[in-house]
Amino acid sequence: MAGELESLEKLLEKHIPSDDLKEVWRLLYGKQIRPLNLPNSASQAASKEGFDLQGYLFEAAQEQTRRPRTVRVGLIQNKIQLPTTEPVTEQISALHRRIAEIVEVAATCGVNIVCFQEAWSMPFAFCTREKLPWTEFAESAEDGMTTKFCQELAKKHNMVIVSPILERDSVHGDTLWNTAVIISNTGAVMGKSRKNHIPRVGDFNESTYYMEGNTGHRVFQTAFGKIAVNICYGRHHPLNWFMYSMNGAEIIFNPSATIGELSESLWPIEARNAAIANHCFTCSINRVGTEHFENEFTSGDGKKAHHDFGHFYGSSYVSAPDGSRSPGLSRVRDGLLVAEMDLNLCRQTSDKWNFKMTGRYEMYAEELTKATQPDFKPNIIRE
Ligand SMILES: NC(=O)NCCC(=O)O
Repeated sequence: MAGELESLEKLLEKHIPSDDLKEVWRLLYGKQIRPLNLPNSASQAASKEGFDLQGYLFEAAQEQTRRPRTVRVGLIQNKIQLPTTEPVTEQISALHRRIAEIVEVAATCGVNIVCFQEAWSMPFAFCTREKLPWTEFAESAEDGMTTKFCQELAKKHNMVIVSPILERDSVHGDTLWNTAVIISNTGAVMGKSRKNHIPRVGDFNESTYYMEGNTGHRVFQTAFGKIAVNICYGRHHPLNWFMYSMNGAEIIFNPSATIGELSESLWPIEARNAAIANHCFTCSINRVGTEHFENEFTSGDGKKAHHDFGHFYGSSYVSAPDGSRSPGLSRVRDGLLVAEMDLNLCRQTSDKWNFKMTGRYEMYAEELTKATQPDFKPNIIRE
């Protein structure tokens, strides 16, 4: 969209004197992380193919009894490639081609685990409340065309792929779910993790399409670390992050689709807070661009009907357990963020701050159990 800001980081770099900038980064983004040296060929490919490429290094202290547990993670944000009026399979294939290009560059950068944005194989059409043609984008998590495509990529690049799609579950009455498919670096489908919380805010009319997930808080032991997926709106629920972490997640991905007006001021806070509170890494990925739909839709707010959702502001970033974070990718362009992280930082931070050790889980569990009963009485003491 014309006039959209490229990124907060570019704005600060433009206006803050370079002497002060270091201090500004320290206060805003925590302990300084170093840029990651990426191959020239990757930078050249990114500029030729028109996407933002950034790389950062999250280091941990050396230990005597454990080797560094280094993993390279790639976060990919992208626009839809064809107008939403084009045939469904052509739109999907165009997105596959774009992702294949970006994953190729991720492979050159040595990425071990890559995650795409929420419902990456389709436009974010849930705002329209129309069923056709949008439900036709739904695919089997096990053997749909998008999963098969990702299996090929995973095998080719020896890369774990987190592929969030709209799932068609033909075993259970053709039910739709919002699902992340986890594909091992061998190319095998390891399993799937469904979105637990469905938004009922603004034009995010997702409850019209699919149900609250029933896969709980699964963690996948991949060849490169223990990962989990907290899809989009789940990031507003601290207990949702917490439960993935309780099951041992070292990296929690948050593939999202969210727009400026609604959530941009929350975006830098929630996933970063989750990384701090749960002694783990979090990876936030947002869709980018403005998507137009042929038929106007209203937002139930008395305002005029419109053809688009608003601007998806990208700004994908990584947060570390020690509170440091990477800059965000572009607000307006496709992008690949490569983060090298030493997973030893999770336990090192836990040993320092002890949030897991000092959490009063039995007390919370007992009180939460009571709070969810119909006869619950809030524990308020009055004079
Ligand atoms: N896709 C989705 O859950 N979006 C909800 C809006 C938000 O959480 O910012």
